[in-house]
Order: sequence, then structure tokens, then C-alpha cells
Amino acid sequence: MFAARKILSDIPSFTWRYLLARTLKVAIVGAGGGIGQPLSLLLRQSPGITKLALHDLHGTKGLAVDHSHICTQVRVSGYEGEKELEMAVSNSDVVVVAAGMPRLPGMERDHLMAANGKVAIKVANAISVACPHAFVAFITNPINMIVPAAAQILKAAGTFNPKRLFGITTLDLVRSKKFIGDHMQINPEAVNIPVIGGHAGITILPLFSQCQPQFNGNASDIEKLTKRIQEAGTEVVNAKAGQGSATISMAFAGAKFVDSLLRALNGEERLVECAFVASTLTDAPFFASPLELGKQGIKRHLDLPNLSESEKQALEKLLPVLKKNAIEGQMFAHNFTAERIKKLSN
Ligand SMILES: NC(=O)c1ccc[n+]([C@@H]2O[C@H](COP(=O)([O-])OP(=O)(O)OC[C@H]3O[C@@H](n4cnc5c(N)ncnc54)[C@H](O)[C@@H]3O)[C@@H](O)[C@H]2O)c1
Ligand SMILES: O=C(O)C[C@H](O)C(=O)O
Repeated sequence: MFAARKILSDIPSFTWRYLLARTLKVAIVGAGGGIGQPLSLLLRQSPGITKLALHDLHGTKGLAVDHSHICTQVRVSGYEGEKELEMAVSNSDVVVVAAGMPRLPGMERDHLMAANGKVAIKVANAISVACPHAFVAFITNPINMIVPAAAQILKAAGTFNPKRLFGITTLDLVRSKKFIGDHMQINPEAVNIPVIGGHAGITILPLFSQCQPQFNGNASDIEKLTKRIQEAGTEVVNAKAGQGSATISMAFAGAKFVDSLLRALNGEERLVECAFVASTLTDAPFFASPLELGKQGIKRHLDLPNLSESEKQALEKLLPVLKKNAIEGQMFAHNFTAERIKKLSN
């Protein structure tokens, strides 16, 4: 008896966490794409994943066989075409959506809504049917409109849970850490800075006043770095010259965010991530800010900290853009649903 107790107490607490961890299924929609492929490779290393479902219009059966030769316990299956979408996401704990077109040079993210809005709506419909309780994390652009559109579809189906729908903005934090780390000549991983607002141009607002360690530059450095963080997506789009947008850095960021969701599902405490979600912190109905995650999704929206004067002004400027984007996303979903109902009744 004593020996058994001794053995049990010798097992470190992190081992207990993994022994007791839930087995989790993650589905990636758009898994064959520039982001989807490296994301699936990174994600299979997250603790707790036992099933990984790869969905795309084509090519995922081959990717699943490729994955199946990796000597870890994750079971990977491939699903192709719209007919297999519900099957792919069925009973998922987390659905990550990286399906849709990337930008070309000269395009704004908003220009992607006509094509990607429809993809997001189809995915939201499938989720409503096949895994209504899943955590849903959109990578697909334009995030500022896609998330409100998806929320609208989930609401219409009666499956919207504001604690479980996320637009992934982690790349803005990853970039902030890197650019600030380089500027301060310190390890970027040691930099922590919240990025609030949305995920396009001036809606991306890194809060230098909250940077840890304290930012050591002047107002002009803050202005230049803020601009670079806001335009970093375009920097990659231009450098790729017609071959798409950020994929590798996005896969890194997406894996980091989804890893936190999985840890939260498995009961890990005090996990804080920024993401674009339904929010009442400001008068924009969807807003990115630091969130405490828990087993049920968002546990708590952290209060906005005291902002510097320039951050207050930047926030005032970005809120009308976010409010307009939210209406555009909701209208897109509404029109799409109305159009489909009309087609069905003809
Ligand atoms: N949130 C962010 O920070 C962030 C960062 C980078 C890219 N993105 C966005 O992510 C999206 C994907 O980018 P990418 O570089 O991987 O593009 P990509 O073209 O390489 O891959 C997209 C994949 O989606 C698939 N797809 C299209 N419609 C589909 C559907 N109905 N069902 C299933 N799969 C479908 C395509 O077949 C393709 O394999 C783009 O919209 C891009 O703007 C967002
Ligand atoms: O810029 C893009 O179009 C892709 C993504 O949103 C990014 O920030 O890299």
C-alpha cells in the first residue's frame, strides 16, 4: 500500500495531466493548402491530439497516407470535396479553418470576402450539423468579416456559442515579438505584447505601453514598428510576388493558438491568448483582445489596460472600421442564407 502510494506520488504532475488528458480530435479544413500542410505537421505534436482529420477539395487522402508513416500515435484521415466536409469535422473538439484564397499583390484582405465568405459559410453550416460544440478557429481572411459572417450562420442554426468561435490573430503577436525583439536586440521569445483590434491594416493595434520587457525605443520607433506590424502581411504578399501570402509563419502562429485551445480543453489553467471574438469590451461587436481560456472556451475577457494617448487615438480610429466590417460580414451571411432559401423554394 505504502509502496503504491510512493509510486503514485513520484509521478510528476505534468505526467498526470497527460495520463488523465482527454483524447481530442482536430479537423483542419483547407489542410492541403500552403498553411494547412505545415499546420497539420506542427499540430500533430500537440499533447492530447489522437485524431487529425484533413479536409480539402482534393489531395488529402495522399497527405493522410504520408502522415501515417510518422511514428507517433496520432491517427490521420483525409477527406475530400464538399460531400465529405461534415464527415471530416464530425465530433471534432477543434475545427481549424484555413480554406480559401490568399491575397495577390495589390489586393486588400476585404477583396477576398466574395470568394472566402462562401467557404466560411459552408464550413459553419457543416459545423452546426456535425460538431456544434467544437471550438472553431478561423484563419481564413478577411478575419474581420469572416468571423461575424460565421457567427451569423451559427446563430441562424441555433448553435452559436460566443465562447467557442475565434478568429486567429496570433500571427500579429508573433510578428510583434519578432520585430520588437530584433529592435531591442533580445530574444523575441522573451517579448510579450498584447495586440488588440482586428486583423487588417490600422485595425491591428500592438500595445507598446504594455510591452514586457518595457519597450526601450522612442515615439518614432513605436510609430515605425506599429506600421511594420500592421503591414507585415502585405510585406510577405509582395515578397511572394503572386505566389500567395504568409504560410510558414502562419502555420507556426496557428499551431501555437490551437495548442493553447487543446491545453485549455485538457484543463490547463491560466492560459491567455489574444483572438478576434464576439466582444463587449468596446462598441465593436467583434474585437481581438487577451482572453483567458478554459475547458468551455473563453473563460474571461481581460479588461483593456490603461492605454497611452497615441494608443487611445488609434483605438478610436479602428473601431468604426471594425463595426463596418462586422456589418458587412453579417450582411454577407444574411444575403447568402436568403439567396439559398429563395433557390430552395423555387
Ligand atoms: N489569419 C491570419 O493571420 C492569416 C495569415 C495568413 C493567411 N491567412 C489566410 O488563410 C487562407 C489560406 O491561405 P493559404 O496560403 O493556405 O492558401 P492556399 O491557396 O495555399 O490554400 C487554401 C486551401 O483551401 C482549399 N479550399 C478552398 N475552398 C475550399 C473548400 N470549400 N473546402 C475545403 N478546402 C477549400 C484550397 O483547395 C487550398 O488547398 C487565406 O484566406 C489567407 O488570406 C490568414
Ligand atoms: O496578409 C495576408 O493577406 C495574409 C495574412 O492576413 C497575414 O497577415 O499575413
